[in-house]
Amino acid sequence: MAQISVTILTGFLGAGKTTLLNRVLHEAHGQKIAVIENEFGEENIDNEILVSEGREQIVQMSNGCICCTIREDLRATLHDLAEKRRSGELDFERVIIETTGLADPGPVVQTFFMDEEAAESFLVDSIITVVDAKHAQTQLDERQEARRQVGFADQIFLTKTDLVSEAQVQALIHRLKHMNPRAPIEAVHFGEVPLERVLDLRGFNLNARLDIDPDFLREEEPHVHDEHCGHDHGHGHCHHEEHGHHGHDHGHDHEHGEHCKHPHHHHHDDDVKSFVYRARRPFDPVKLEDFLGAIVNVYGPKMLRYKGVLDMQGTDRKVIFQGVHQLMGSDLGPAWKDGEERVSKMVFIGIDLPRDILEQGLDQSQV
Ligand SMILES: Nc1nc2c(ncn2[C@@H]2O[C@H](COP(=O)(O)OP(=O)(O)OP(=O)(O)O)[C@@H](O)[C@H]2O)c(=O)[nH]1
Repeated sequence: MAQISVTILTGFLGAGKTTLLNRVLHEAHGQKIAVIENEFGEENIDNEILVSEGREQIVQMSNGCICCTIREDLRATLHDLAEKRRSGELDFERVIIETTGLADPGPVVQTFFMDEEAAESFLVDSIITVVDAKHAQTQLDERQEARRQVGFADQIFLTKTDLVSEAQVQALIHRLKHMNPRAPIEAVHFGEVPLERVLDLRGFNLNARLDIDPDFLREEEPHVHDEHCGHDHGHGHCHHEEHGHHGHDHGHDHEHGEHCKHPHHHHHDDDVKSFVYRARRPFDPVKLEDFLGAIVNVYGPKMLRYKGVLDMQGTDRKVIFQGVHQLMGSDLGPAWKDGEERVSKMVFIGIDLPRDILEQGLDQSQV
Protein backbone atom coordinates (compact mmCIF):
# COMPACT_ATOMS: atom_id res chain seq x y z
CA MET A 1 0.00 0.00 0.00
CA ALA A 2 1.31 3.44 -0.86
CA GLN A 3 2.31 5.63 2.04
CA ILE A 4 -0.17 8.21 3.21
CA SER A 5 0.94 11.77 2.72
CA VAL A 6 0.74 13.91 5.85
CA THR A 7 0.50 17.67 6.15
CA ILE A 8 1.01 19.24 9.56
CA LEU A 9 -0.89 22.47 9.98
CA THR A 10 0.32 24.66 12.78
CA GLY A 11 0.01 28.26 13.90
CA PHE A 12 -0.57 30.16 17.10
CA LEU A 13 -3.96 30.49 18.81
CA GLY A 14 -6.57 31.99 16.53
CA ALA A 15 -4.17 32.34 13.62
CA GLY A 16 -6.66 30.93 11.14
CA LYS A 17 -5.80 27.23 10.96
CA THR A 18 -9.39 26.01 10.98
CA THR A 19 -10.45 28.62 8.44
CA LEU A 20 -7.68 27.46 6.10
CA LEU A 21 -8.37 23.80 6.69
CA ASN A 22 -12.06 24.22 5.97
CA ARG A 23 -11.29 25.94 2.70
CA VAL A 24 -8.87 23.23 1.70
CA LEU A 25 -11.34 20.47 2.53
CA HIS A 26 -14.03 22.31 0.65
CA GLU A 27 -11.79 22.68 -2.36
CA ALA A 28 -10.24 19.24 -2.27
CA HIS A 29 -12.46 17.76 -4.95
CA GLY A 30 -11.84 14.09 -5.35
CA GLN A 31 -9.17 13.90 -2.65
CA LYS A 32 -9.93 11.79 0.35
CA ILE A 33 -8.41 13.50 3.34
CA ALA A 34 -8.49 12.33 6.94
CA VAL A 35 -8.16 15.14 9.45
CA ILE A 36 -6.62 14.73 12.87
CA GLU A 37 -7.73 17.54 15.12
CA ASN A 38 -6.07 18.42 18.35
CA GLU A 39 -7.98 16.79 21.11
CA PHE A 40 -8.32 19.82 23.35
CA GLY A 41 -11.29 22.06 22.88
CA GLU A 42 -10.87 25.76 22.45
CA GLU A 43 -12.05 26.38 26.00
CA ASN A 44 -9.21 24.36 27.42
CA ILE A 45 -6.55 25.67 25.21
CA ASP A 46 -5.60 28.58 27.40
CA ASN A 47 -4.64 26.12 30.04
CA GLU A 48 -1.01 25.63 29.19
CA ILE A 49 -0.47 22.71 31.49
CA LEU A 50 -2.87 20.64 29.51
CA VAL A 51 -0.93 21.20 26.37
CA SER A 52 2.57 20.93 27.70
CA GLU A 53 1.61 17.69 29.41
CA GLY A 54 0.26 16.53 26.05
CA ARG A 55 1.36 12.94 26.60
CA GLU A 56 4.77 13.24 25.11
CA GLN A 57 7.10 10.38 25.60
CA ILE A 58 10.82 10.11 25.57
CA VAL A 59 12.03 7.34 23.33
CA GLN A 60 15.49 5.91 23.51
CA MET A 61 16.97 5.29 20.13
CA SER A 62 18.91 2.15 19.36
CA ASN A 63 22.31 3.79 19.51
CA GLY A 64 21.51 4.63 23.08
CA CYS A 65 22.61 8.23 23.17
CA ILE A 66 19.95 10.16 21.39
CA CYS A 67 16.61 10.86 22.92
CA CYS A 68 13.69 12.26 21.19
CA THR A 69 10.19 13.21 22.08
CA ILE A 70 7.15 11.82 20.35
CA ARG A 71 3.46 12.29 20.88
CA GLU A 72 1.97 9.18 22.35
CA ASP A 73 -1.58 10.34 21.63
CA LEU A 74 -0.72 10.94 17.99
CA ARG A 75 0.99 7.61 17.66
CA ALA A 76 -2.12 5.82 18.87
CA THR A 77 -4.31 7.78 16.47
CA LEU A 78 -2.00 7.00 13.55
CA HIS A 79 -1.97 3.30 14.32
CA ASP A 80 -5.72 3.36 14.49
CA LEU A 81 -6.05 5.23 11.20
CA ALA A 82 -3.61 2.96 9.38
CA GLU A 83 -5.41 -0.12 10.67
CA LYS A 84 -8.83 1.15 9.60
CA ARG A 85 -7.49 1.94 6.18
CA ARG A 86 -5.97 -1.50 5.81
CA SER A 87 -9.17 -3.18 6.82
CA GLY A 88 -11.18 -1.06 4.41
CA GLU A 89 -13.15 0.59 7.18
CA LEU A 90 -11.83 4.02 6.18
CA ASP A 91 -10.81 5.21 2.74
CA PHE A 92 -8.40 8.13 2.51
CA GLU A 93 -5.11 8.96 0.83
CA ARG A 94 -3.98 11.93 2.86
CA VAL A 95 -3.90 13.15 6.39
CA ILE A 96 -3.92 16.73 7.60
CA ILE A 97 -3.11 17.27 11.25
CA GLU A 98 -4.29 20.49 12.79
CA THR A 99 -2.22 21.03 15.90
CA THR A 100 -3.23 23.15 18.85
CA GLY A 101 -2.11 26.74 18.78
CA LEU A 102 0.38 26.05 21.54
CA ALA A 103 1.79 22.84 20.11
CA ASP A 104 5.45 22.36 19.44
CA PRO A 105 5.66 20.82 15.95
CA GLY A 106 8.86 18.93 16.93
CA PRO A 107 7.32 15.97 18.75
CA VAL A 108 4.49 15.82 16.20
CA VAL A 109 6.84 15.43 13.26
CA GLN A 110 9.26 13.19 15.14
CA THR A 111 6.49 10.73 15.86
CA PHE A 112 6.41 9.92 12.16
CA PHE A 113 10.11 9.17 12.02
CA MET A 114 10.54 7.49 15.37
CA ASP A 115 7.62 5.13 15.41
CA GLU A 116 8.25 2.24 13.08
CA GLU A 117 4.66 1.56 12.21
CA ALA A 118 3.87 5.22 11.65
CA ALA A 119 6.97 5.53 9.45
CA GLU A 120 5.84 2.57 7.40
CA SER A 121 2.35 3.85 6.71
CA PHE A 122 2.85 7.61 6.61
CA LEU A 123 5.14 10.08 4.91
CA VAL A 124 5.35 13.62 6.21
CA ASP A 125 4.99 16.01 3.31
CA SER A 126 5.31 19.36 5.01
CA ILE A 127 4.72 21.61 7.96
CA ILE A 128 2.55 24.58 7.17
CA THR A 129 2.48 27.46 9.60
CA VAL A 130 -0.30 30.00 9.66
CA VAL A 131 0.76 33.40 10.98
CA ASP A 132 -1.73 36.04 12.07
CA ALA A 133 -0.55 39.32 10.55
CA LYS A 134 -2.46 41.33 13.14
CA HIS A 135 -1.15 39.64 16.26
CA ALA A 136 2.04 37.89 15.24
CA GLN A 137 4.53 40.53 16.30
CA THR A 138 3.32 40.36 19.89
CA GLN A 139 2.93 36.59 19.82
CA LEU A 140 6.44 36.18 18.45
CA ASP A 141 7.79 38.54 21.10
CA GLU A 142 6.09 36.74 23.91
CA ARG A 143 5.80 33.08 23.01
CA GLN A 144 8.47 30.66 22.01
CA GLU A 145 5.81 28.25 20.73
CA ALA A 146 4.97 30.82 18.08
CA ARG A 147 8.61 31.26 17.13
CA ARG A 148 9.21 27.52 16.93
CA GLN A 149 6.19 27.10 14.69
CA VAL A 150 7.72 29.60 12.29
CA GLY A 151 11.13 27.93 12.45
CA PHE A 152 9.70 24.53 11.53
CA ALA A 153 7.67 25.68 8.56
CA ASP A 154 8.05 24.55 4.96
CA GLN A 155 5.42 27.09 3.99
CA ILE A 156 4.07 30.12 5.83
CA PHE A 157 0.65 31.59 5.20
CA LEU A 158 -0.08 35.08 6.48
CA THR A 159 -3.67 35.60 7.53
CA LYS A 160 -5.57 38.77 8.40
CA THR A 161 -3.40 40.98 6.23
CA ASP A 162 -6.66 42.80 5.53
CA LEU A 163 -6.51 44.16 9.09
CA VAL A 164 -3.06 45.75 8.92
CA SER A 165 -1.12 48.15 6.73
CA GLU A 166 1.20 47.08 3.94
CA ALA A 167 4.15 48.42 5.96
CA GLN A 168 3.17 46.19 8.87
CA VAL A 169 2.94 43.20 6.56
CA GLN A 170 6.38 43.94 5.16
CA ALA A 171 7.92 44.34 8.62
CA LEU A 172 6.45 41.01 9.66
CA ILE A 173 7.69 39.28 6.51
CA HIS A 174 11.15 40.67 7.16
CA ARG A 175 11.15 39.23 10.66
CA LEU A 176 9.81 35.85 9.54
CA LYS A 177 12.42 35.55 6.81
CA HIS A 178 15.19 35.88 9.33
CA MET A 179 13.70 33.18 11.46
CA ASN A 180 13.08 30.93 8.48
CA PRO A 181 14.46 31.81 5.04
CA ARG A 182 13.43 28.43 3.61
CA ALA A 183 9.69 28.78 3.80
CA PRO A 184 7.91 30.80 1.13
CA ILE A 185 5.58 33.36 2.72
CA GLU A 186 2.23 34.03 1.15
CA ALA A 187 -0.76 36.06 2.24
CA VAL A 188 -4.10 34.26 2.25
CA HIS A 189 -7.47 35.87 2.73
CA PHE A 190 -9.76 33.79 4.93
CA GLY A 191 -7.97 30.62 3.93
CA GLU A 192 -8.37 31.08 0.21
CA VAL A 193 -5.41 29.28 -1.21
CA PRO A 194 -4.98 26.94 -4.16
CA LEU A 195 -4.67 23.31 -3.20
CA GLU A 196 -1.27 22.92 -4.82
CA ARG A 197 0.16 25.47 -2.38
CA VAL A 198 -0.87 23.21 0.49
CA LEU A 199 -0.44 19.62 -0.63
CA ASP A 200 2.62 17.82 -1.98
CA LEU A 201 5.12 20.50 -1.03
CA ARG A 202 7.74 17.78 -0.44
CA GLY A 203 9.29 19.66 2.42
CA PHE A 204 10.95 16.59 3.89
CA ASN A 205 12.15 15.07 0.65
CA LEU A 206 15.80 14.48 0.12
CA ASN A 207 15.58 16.40 -3.13
CA ALA A 208 18.25 18.78 -4.34
CA ARG A 209 16.07 21.85 -3.94
CA LEU A 210 17.29 24.33 -1.41
CA ASP A 211 15.41 27.53 -1.91
CA ILE A 212 16.61 30.29 0.35
CA ASP A 213 14.87 33.61 0.30
CA PRO A 214 16.98 35.94 -1.88
CA ASP A 215 16.41 38.94 0.39
CA PHE A 216 17.74 36.98 3.31
CA LEU A 217 20.82 35.96 1.34
CA ARG A 218 21.45 39.50 0.26
CA GLU A 219 21.32 40.69 3.84
CA GLU A 220 23.60 37.87 4.93
CA GLU A 221 26.27 38.92 2.49
CA PRO A 222 28.89 40.72 4.59
CA HIS A 223 29.97 43.08 1.83
CA VAL A 224 26.43 44.31 1.43
CA HIS A 225 26.28 45.04 5.10
CA ASP A 226 29.55 46.86 5.13
CA GLU A 227 27.96 49.35 2.84
CA HIS A 228 25.17 49.97 5.29
CA CYS A 229 26.63 49.49 8.70
CA GLY A 230 28.81 51.96 10.41
CA HIS A 231 30.69 49.52 12.56
CA ASP A 232 32.02 46.04 12.68
CA HIS A 233 29.77 43.31 14.01
CA GLY A 234 32.35 40.60 14.12
CA HIS A 235 30.96 38.52 11.32
CA GLY A 236 29.65 41.38 9.32
CA HIS A 237 26.08 40.51 10.26
CA CYS A 238 24.10 43.37 11.56
CA HIS A 239 20.66 41.97 11.71
CA HIS A 240 20.28 39.19 14.16
CA GLU A 241 23.24 37.95 16.04
CA GLU A 242 24.76 40.69 18.04
CA HIS A 243 22.90 40.26 21.29
CA GLY A 244 24.06 36.77 22.01
CA HIS A 245 21.74 34.37 23.75
CA HIS A 246 19.03 36.50 25.21
CA GLY A 247 16.22 35.14 23.18
CA HIS A 248 13.82 37.73 21.91
CA ASP A 249 13.72 41.32 22.84
CA HIS A 250 10.49 41.44 24.81
CA GLY A 251 8.75 43.70 22.48
CA HIS A 252 11.23 46.51 22.41
CA ASP A 253 11.83 47.01 18.78
CA HIS A 254 15.22 48.36 17.99
CA GLU A 255 15.20 50.39 14.90
CA HIS A 256 17.74 48.97 12.54
CA GLY A 257 19.04 52.47 12.38
CA GLU A 258 20.50 52.07 15.84
CA HIS A 259 22.99 49.68 14.41
CA CYS A 260 22.85 50.03 10.71
CA LYS A 261 21.33 52.33 8.22
CA HIS A 262 18.45 50.20 7.09
CA PRO A 263 15.75 52.79 7.18
CA HIS A 264 12.54 50.87 7.48
CA HIS A 265 13.02 47.57 9.21
CA HIS A 266 12.62 46.90 12.86
CA HIS A 267 15.32 44.91 14.48
CA HIS A 268 14.37 41.75 16.31
CA ASP A 269 16.73 39.48 18.07
CA ASP A 270 14.63 36.37 17.89
CA ASP A 271 16.03 33.25 19.46
CA VAL A 272 14.75 31.26 16.50
CA LYS A 273 17.03 32.23 13.69
CA SER A 274 18.84 30.84 10.76
CA PHE A 275 21.99 30.98 8.80
CA VAL A 276 23.32 29.75 5.54
CA TYR A 277 26.71 28.12 5.16
CA ARG A 278 28.50 27.77 1.86
CA ALA A 279 31.67 25.90 0.96
CA ARG A 280 33.69 25.75 -2.21
CA ARG A 281 35.97 22.92 -1.15
CA PRO A 282 34.48 19.41 -1.13
CA PHE A 283 33.56 17.84 2.19
CA ASP A 284 35.41 14.89 3.60
CA PRO A 285 32.59 12.39 4.23
CA VAL A 286 34.06 10.90 7.39
CA LYS A 287 34.93 14.22 8.96
CA LEU A 288 31.56 15.69 8.10
CA GLU A 289 29.63 12.75 9.45
CA ASP A 290 31.61 12.82 12.68
CA PHE A 291 31.08 16.52 13.08
CA LEU A 292 27.38 16.57 12.27
CA GLY A 293 26.81 13.50 14.44
CA ALA A 294 28.45 15.25 17.37
CA ILE A 295 26.58 18.46 16.72
CA VAL A 296 23.12 16.91 16.63
CA ASN A 297 23.94 15.00 19.77
CA VAL A 298 24.62 18.21 21.64
CA TYR A 299 22.45 20.76 19.88
CA GLY A 300 19.74 18.51 18.42
CA PRO A 301 17.00 19.83 20.70
CA LYS A 302 17.73 23.34 19.46
CA MET A 303 18.02 22.41 15.79
CA LEU A 304 14.56 22.76 14.30
CA ARG A 305 15.18 22.18 10.61
CA TYR A 306 18.32 21.93 8.52
CA LYS A 307 19.12 20.94 5.01
CA GLY A 308 22.19 20.80 2.80
CA VAL A 309 23.10 20.10 -0.79
CA LEU A 310 26.75 19.15 -0.69
CA ASP A 311 29.78 18.52 -2.80
CA MET A 312 31.32 15.45 -1.21
CA GLN A 313 34.69 13.99 -2.00
CA GLY A 314 34.40 10.65 -3.77
CA THR A 315 31.18 11.21 -5.67
CA ASP A 316 30.09 13.22 -8.65
CA ARG A 317 26.59 13.35 -7.32
CA LYS A 318 25.17 15.91 -4.98
CA VAL A 319 24.81 14.67 -1.45
CA ILE A 320 21.64 15.81 0.20
CA PHE A 321 21.00 15.77 3.89
CA GLN A 322 18.29 17.14 6.01
CA GLY A 323 17.04 16.84 9.51
CA VAL A 324 14.70 17.71 12.30
CA HIS A 325 16.24 17.91 15.76
CA GLN A 326 18.44 14.83 16.22
CA LEU A 327 16.98 12.96 13.30
CA MET A 328 19.09 13.36 10.22
CA GLY A 329 18.89 11.62 6.87
CA SER A 330 21.01 11.80 3.75
CA ASP A 331 21.01 10.51 0.23
CA LEU A 332 22.70 10.84 -3.13
CA GLY A 333 20.99 13.30 -5.42
CA PRO A 334 21.55 14.09 -9.09
CA ALA A 335 25.06 14.50 -10.52
CA TRP A 336 26.70 17.92 -10.62
CA LYS A 337 26.32 19.19 -14.13
CA ASP A 338 29.25 19.93 -16.41
CA GLY A 339 30.36 23.45 -15.76
CA GLU A 340 28.19 23.81 -12.67
CA GLU A 341 30.05 25.41 -9.83
CA ARG A 342 30.31 22.91 -7.03
CA VAL A 343 29.26 25.01 -4.10
CA SER A 344 27.91 23.22 -1.08
CA LYS A 345 25.07 25.03 0.59
CA MET A 346 23.40 24.42 3.92
CA VAL A 347 20.75 26.17 5.88
CA PHE A 348 20.26 25.77 9.61
CA ILE A 349 17.19 26.95 11.47
CA GLY A 350 17.26 26.69 15.22
CA ILE A 351 17.11 28.22 18.63
CA ASP A 352 20.22 30.19 19.52
CA LEU A 353 22.35 27.94 17.36
CA PRO A 354 26.08 28.29 17.99
CA ARG A 355 26.89 29.70 14.59
CA ASP A 356 30.62 30.03 15.27
CA ILE A 357 30.98 26.42 16.35
CA LEU A 358 29.03 25.19 13.38
CA GLU A 359 30.97 27.31 10.92
CA GLN A 360 34.30 26.32 12.38
CA GLY A 361 33.44 22.61 12.39
CA LEU A 362 32.15 22.73 8.85
CA ASP A 363 35.27 24.61 7.73
CA GLN A 364 37.32 21.81 9.22
CA SER A 365 35.23 19.06 7.65
CA GLN A 366 36.35 19.94 4.16
CA VAL A 367 39.29 18.31 2.39
N1 LIG B 1 -9.90 39.45 9.00
C1 LIG B 1 -9.54 38.19 8.82
N2 LIG B 1 -9.94 37.26 9.71
C2 LIG B 1 -9.57 35.99 9.49
C3 LIG B 1 -8.78 35.59 8.38
N3 LIG B 1 -8.57 34.27 8.46
C4 LIG B 1 -9.21 33.85 9.58
N4 LIG B 1 -9.81 34.87 10.21
C5 LIG B 1 -10.61 34.85 11.44
O1 LIG B 1 -9.78 34.58 12.55
C6 LIG B 1 -10.51 33.89 13.56
C7 LIG B 1 -9.75 32.67 14.00
O2 LIG B 1 -9.71 31.75 12.93
P1 LIG B 1 -9.62 30.18 13.14
O3 LIG B 1 -9.56 29.57 11.78
O4 LIG B 1 -10.65 29.72 14.07
O5 LIG B 1 -8.21 30.10 13.84
P2 LIG B 1 -7.48 28.83 14.48
O6 LIG B 1 -6.04 29.01 14.24
O7 LIG B 1 -8.10 27.58 14.00
O8 LIG B 1 -7.81 29.06 16.01
P3 LIG B 1 -7.53 28.09 17.28
O9 LIG B 1 -7.93 26.70 16.85
O10 LIG B 1 -8.40 28.66 18.32
O11 LIG B 1 -6.09 28.21 17.62
C8 LIG B 1 -11.87 33.57 12.95
O12 LIG B 1 -12.79 34.52 13.43
C9 LIG B 1 -11.65 33.75 11.46
O13 LIG B 1 -12.82 34.12 10.78
C10 LIG B 1 -8.39 36.62 7.43
O14 LIG B 1 -7.67 36.37 6.43
N5 LIG B 1 -8.79 37.88 7.72
